[in-house]
Formats: sequence, C-alpha cells, structure tokens
Amino acid sequence: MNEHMNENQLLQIYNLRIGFGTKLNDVNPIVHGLNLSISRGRILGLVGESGSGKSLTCRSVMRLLPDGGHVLSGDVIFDGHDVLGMSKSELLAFRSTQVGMIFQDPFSSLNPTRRIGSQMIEALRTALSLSKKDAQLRALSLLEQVDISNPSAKLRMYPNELSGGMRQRVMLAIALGARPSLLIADEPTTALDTTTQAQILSLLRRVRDDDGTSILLVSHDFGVIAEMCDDVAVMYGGFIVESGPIEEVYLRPRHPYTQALIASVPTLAIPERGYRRPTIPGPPLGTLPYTSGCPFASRCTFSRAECEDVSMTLLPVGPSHTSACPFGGE
Ligand SMILES: Nc1ncnc2c1ncn2[C@@H]1O[C@H](COP(=O)(O)OP(=O)(O)OP(=O)(O)O)[C@@H](O)[C@H]1O
Repeated sequence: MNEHMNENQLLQIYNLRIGFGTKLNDVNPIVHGLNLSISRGRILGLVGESGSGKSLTCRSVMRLLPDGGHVLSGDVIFDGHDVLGMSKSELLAFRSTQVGMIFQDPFSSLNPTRRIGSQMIEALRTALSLSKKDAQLRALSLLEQVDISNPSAKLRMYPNELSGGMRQRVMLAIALGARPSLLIADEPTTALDTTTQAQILSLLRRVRDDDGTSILLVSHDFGVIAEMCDDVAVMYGGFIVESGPIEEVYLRPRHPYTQALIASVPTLAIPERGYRRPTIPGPPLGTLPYTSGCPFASRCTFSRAECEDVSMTLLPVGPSHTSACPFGGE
C-alpha cells in the first residue's frame, strides 16, 4: 500500500474496479480500473454523462456503495490511510470528521419529520462529541457560514419549509460541521435554478479559499466544471478517458468524447433562431456490459478499426495532461 503514498495528495484512487451483482462470483463490472488523485486545497471536477460511474466512484471513497455494489479491486488512500482496509469504527470516524458529502437531492438526506436544528445538532454531537449547547452554537455559526439569514429561526423549521437552495445550504452546513479536509459534492446544483446554482457554486469556492478544503465536484455539465475546478477527470463508460489541469483540458481537449462534451456546452443555444450547440451523436451507452476497446468508439467521429483494441490506458499528451485516445482525437 505504501508504494502509492504521496504527501501532496489528499486522496488517491488506484486501479479501482466496481461492479454490481448479488453474488461476488457473478458481478457485472461498471468502473474499470480507475485512477484519480486530488491535491490538498484543490478542486477536482469529475465530469461525464449519466451512467458513466461518477457517483459510484464518489461513494466508494466513503465506502457507501448501494446494495449489490462491490469494490472488486483497487486502493483508496486518504491522507495516507487505506480506506478500503478501515475497521467499522475507523470508518465511522473517517466519515464523520474527514470527509463531507452533499448530493443532488438534499431532501433524500434530510429527515422530513424532524426540525433542521435537531438534525444538525445530532450530526454535530456525533461527529465532534459536543455538548448540546455547543452543538447548537456551532449549528448557528455553520448556517451563517453558508449565508443563511436568521439562522435561529431556520433551526426551528422542517425541511419542507425551506426552498431547494436553502436545503442544499443546510446540507452543506452539516457536511462542513467537522471542518473536513475533503468535500465530495455530487451534482450539488443540478436540481437548482441558475441563480441559486451560481450562489451554491460560489459558496463551495469560498469553502476552499477560506479553509483550504479539497473538493471533488461531480457534474455532467462541462460549463460548471470549467468555471469551478483546478483539475478535471472526464469519465465515459466506467473509464477516465482524459484528465489534467482544467485550462489544458478545456483549451486543448484530446479525447474525442471530451471534445464533443465541450462543444455541446449550452452557452447560447436558441434553436428557434437556428443556432444550437452540437449534441453528441448516437445513444448513450446504457447498461450494456463492457467487452473491449474504447467504449466511445461507436459514437466517435474519428473512430477506426484499431479503436476496438485500444487498452484505455491514460497516455501523456501535455503538462500533467493525459488521454486514453492514442489517436489524439484526429
Ligand atoms: N443500485 C444499483 N444497482 C445496479 N446497478 C447500478 C446501481 N447504481 C448504479 N448502477 C450502475 O452503475 C452505472 C453507473 O452509475 P452512477 O450512478 O455511478 O452513474 P453517474 O455517472 O453518477 O450517473 P448519474 O449522473 O445519472 O448519477 C449505472 O449506469 C448502472 O448501470
């Protein structure tokens, strides 16, 4: 395990394979040998279409895969610690103090029958062993940190009395409760209107700037990733197909899937006036099992016979920039 350790990296994922199945000897692999790392204080974007394996990758860091999901092989190293080898008690401590996570739908994580205050206080007391009084004070200061006005009134409310944006702020406040060094944000703004989305993204950036928190930000929207992240990893069909610093990847994308994804960012699409951004041709991958070669080949404008045999290894194509397409997107 120690051969993987790198002190500049907060999170390192090596050769991670995830699959689904009821029996371990009958598992359908979904994520195929994924490598990923996040440096301290940086924001890494994980981008790709629905079903590419982004959420499973995030959940495997917390060891919170859905029922039937298994890590088949690989290593997850957090701050030098082997997450996949942690005991139950180490895992509970890790989840409640080292990593915070927010999801697309904050409703699914909040209990609708309990007031915001009692949920926050319970989470804070469990994570930080605080007295009830101290947990209440910390809850108030956390709500202020995420720009919630009149926080004491909000503590008395139920989740359904808050707007979607407010609920996401509350989830962020809970996730930041123990000042985690990593925040995993899985499509945190997808369900929100554009103004609220901008506010939540700006809050996330502030969390990183003020506290040095590393962030793993998942999105299917390259526009959000380009605006927010320092580094990006592009996923397709359970593989990372390209990764690197955001300026490099955004300005000089080398994998045809990344090129298509960037070309389809809806900056100004007004179809009724005849201008629209291109979409990626062909149907999404769906749930077909992976066999071999490049999973994007059937939709790729540059596809050729050799694509059926490429190994999907990330090859260097620029400064810290790698791509799995050996043909350079040409
Ligand atoms: N609970 C589950 N049971 C069986 N298969 C699952 C389950 N959850 C995910 N999968 C499989 O794993 C694939 C990847 O799922 P994942 O949620 O990681 O995708 P994603 O990239 O995060 O997409 P989305 O943005 O839609 O959540 C899915 O297409 C599905 O085939």
